[in-house]
Amino acid sequence: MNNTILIKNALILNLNNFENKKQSLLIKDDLIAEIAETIDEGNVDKIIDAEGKILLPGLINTHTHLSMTLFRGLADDLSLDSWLNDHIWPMEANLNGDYCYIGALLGAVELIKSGTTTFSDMYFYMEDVARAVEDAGIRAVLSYGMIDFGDAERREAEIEENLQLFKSCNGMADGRIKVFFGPHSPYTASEDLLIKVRELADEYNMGIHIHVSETEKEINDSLDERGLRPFEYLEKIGFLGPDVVAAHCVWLSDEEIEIIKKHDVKVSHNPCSNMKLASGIAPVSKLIENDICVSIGTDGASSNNNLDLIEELKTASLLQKVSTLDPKVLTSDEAITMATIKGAEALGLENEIGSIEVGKKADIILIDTNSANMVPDSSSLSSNVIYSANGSNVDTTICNGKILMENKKLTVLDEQEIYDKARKAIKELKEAI
Ligand SMILES: C[C@H]1O[C@@H](n2cnc3c(N)ncnc32)[C@H](O)[C@@H]1O
Ligand SMILES: [Zn+2]
Repeated sequence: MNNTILIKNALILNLNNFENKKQSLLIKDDLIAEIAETIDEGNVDKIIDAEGKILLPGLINTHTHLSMTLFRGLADDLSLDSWLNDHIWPMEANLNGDYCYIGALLGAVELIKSGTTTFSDMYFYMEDVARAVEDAGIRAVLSYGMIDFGDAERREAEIEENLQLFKSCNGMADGRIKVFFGPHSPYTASEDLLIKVRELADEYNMGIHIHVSETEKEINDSLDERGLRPFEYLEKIGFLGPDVVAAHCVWLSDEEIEIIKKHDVKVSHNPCSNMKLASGIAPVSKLIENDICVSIGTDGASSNNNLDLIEELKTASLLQKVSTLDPKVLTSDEAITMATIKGAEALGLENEIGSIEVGKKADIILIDTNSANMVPDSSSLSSNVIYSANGSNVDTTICNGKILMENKKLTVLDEQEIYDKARKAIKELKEAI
């Protein structure tokens, strides 16, 4: 039994669609089955008329902590160090699986509404996050945030927890969930933990998700402790490889950029979080010039304070322009690739998602250009999406061939119920402090 959806009259944002031709796209079950000027409407189960709408791949957020959506607006205007130590970690001490489930569902509502269909997460109670992903219908790469602070017993338990997550959730939800290792960072995970993770990642063919070189303090502490900058240290212990997604990468020497390139490490750029925590500006245009794979992430909603990837891309683009004083860097076309094919490559999913091609998964969004902030049409589709739009212009979201939002109405999740439960959860968590 095939489930077929025909989307017609769509302006497909393929970077080679210079003429802005309207096209039709046929979805069969979970896959893109056909793309053509016209497709027979006879036998399809559902027709979506995308007149005036831009069609693009579902966006990919390569670094977030979805359950932290509960902590939105909890602690603003702080440095990373104080934000984590004085506010976030004390709140996280009282988390449980139910709180993480509702936080992840709240995040999923926001992702679906703003056009993200895949996210890469690092957090706790990840089996509950997996449940939220399954219920929401989205796609995810999940990792457990391993922190051992050099304690050998804790190291074993943390690794066991992440391996257990792999065994119970990898391939779950019709293959929409993939599991990575999530050593939190080189300052919270010991050398022994990182070395063990490298061995196990090779053995199980799992990717690795880690925070690296986010603040100047991290660099200075690393130099004080080991005489090496973070990427120099990670290279020395044999940790780096093409399966490593490093979030932030703000403070990089030219030698470290060489190291990243040599090992084909994937960079996840998180400009809003880096600006809000005053961490700094990642040298993204230099990384791109060096052919390094740079994708985009929001980080958690608690340091952003939203999960709107279109807003994140605009910020990324403008921030590079102002930091290099060159308006030509990080164009809207480049920005689009960061949230699509580069994101897919970072997660090892480039054969499944990240572009609109026959045979790929039907992860598709439509953006309605008949909106005050998108009229008249820009010189290119990518310009209209990156510079003029924001997440609330997303009109339809489809993941794995299933419609999760149509005409701005969620079809699977009950958003009001989730908002109510999330408000109750954060109230309880604040009372527990
Ligand atoms: C998985 C762990 O990562 C923490 N976390 C969330 N955001 C950041 C960030 N920008 N830098 C470092 N750690 C972070 C979470 O609060 C959790 O403790
Ligand atoms: Zn983070």
